[in-house]
Amino acid sequence: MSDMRVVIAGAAGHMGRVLVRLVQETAGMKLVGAIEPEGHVAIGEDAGLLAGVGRTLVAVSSDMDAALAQADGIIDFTIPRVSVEIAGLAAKHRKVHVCGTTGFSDAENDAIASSARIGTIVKSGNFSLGVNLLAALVKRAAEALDEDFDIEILEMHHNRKIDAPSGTALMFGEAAARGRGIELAARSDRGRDGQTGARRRGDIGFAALRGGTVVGDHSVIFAGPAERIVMSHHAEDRALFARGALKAALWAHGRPAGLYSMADVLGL
Ligand SMILES: NC(=O)C1=CN([C@@H]2O[C@H](COP(=O)(O)OP(=O)(O)OC[C@H]3O[C@@H](n4cnc5c(N)ncnc54)[C@H](OP(=O)(O)O)[C@@H]3O)[C@@H](O)[C@H]2O)C=CC1
Ligand SMILES: O=C(O)C1=N[C@H](C(=O)O)C[C@H](O)C1
Repeated sequence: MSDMRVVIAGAAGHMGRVLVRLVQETAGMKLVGAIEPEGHVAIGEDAGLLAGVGRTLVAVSSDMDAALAQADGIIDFTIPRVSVEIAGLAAKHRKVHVCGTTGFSDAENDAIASSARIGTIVKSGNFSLGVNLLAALVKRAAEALDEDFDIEILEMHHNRKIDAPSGTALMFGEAAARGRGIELAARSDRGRDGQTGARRRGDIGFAALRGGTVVGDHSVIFAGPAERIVMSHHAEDRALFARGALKAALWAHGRPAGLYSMADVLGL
């Protein structure tokens, strides 16, 4: 079978550069496009040189349509508005869309879900094996523990991060809510300040810390009467997410339209 031809959106970004590097090292995959918005300083630069892996002969371009036309899929770690646009374009071209962007509004999530009626999309707030396995364990713990155990989700990321709570924290929140049989949207507490009153029984709390160069730390705390269970994940290198995203792209290649998760890819 011939190599899967992929485009990297946000190719000059932190995740984009790691993805460009790892595509070179991944069997069965070939880089054919690298996208940044019109007017970006990286336009015209060789994507491989930007990523520090030598010349790839793929120049960074803003022409997403042209890039998609000659590709089998696009891997997208950008911003929500752009990911919604990519979902529509990739569906139109019947190309795989792997979406790692976080910070979507409900309307943006709905728009991507609607593109997945004709496109093949794998979307996850975190592409690491460890986080996806931990989400399954969080669901199991939430099933086993009643509302005597307060669930709090704590995350810390680098000082560039623009959304909170993180996509991963929301994944853990969804997993806990599914375990409890409740709707996360109705029961989440996403910001405490001042005279908050006592904690509402059964709510799922979120707290976000930002600082330095932290790649991604998450803890799900089950705080019960006289005991606490803490389930944690620490990401040490962005390559972790990039490898997962490339695995998802190869898995999705040739699959029917639909909105898939990393748990589907991993068979969890
Ligand atoms: N799901 C997962 O496993 C992970 C998800 N993420 C998420 O991925 C996203 C990106 O993170 P990160 O790489 O750190 O962020 P960066 O800001 O470093 O990279 C984002 C890139 O997207 C570019 N971009 C903006 N608009 C467009 C456009 N129209 N077309 C193409 N590219 C565009 C940005 O350009 P510009 O320079 O102009 O801003 C930038 O280069 C975030 O939402 C983050 O939360 C991150 C890690 C893992
Ligand atoms: O912005 C990041 O860097 C990360 N974003 C994802 C998230 O929002 O959970 C995944 C990872 O934690 C890194």
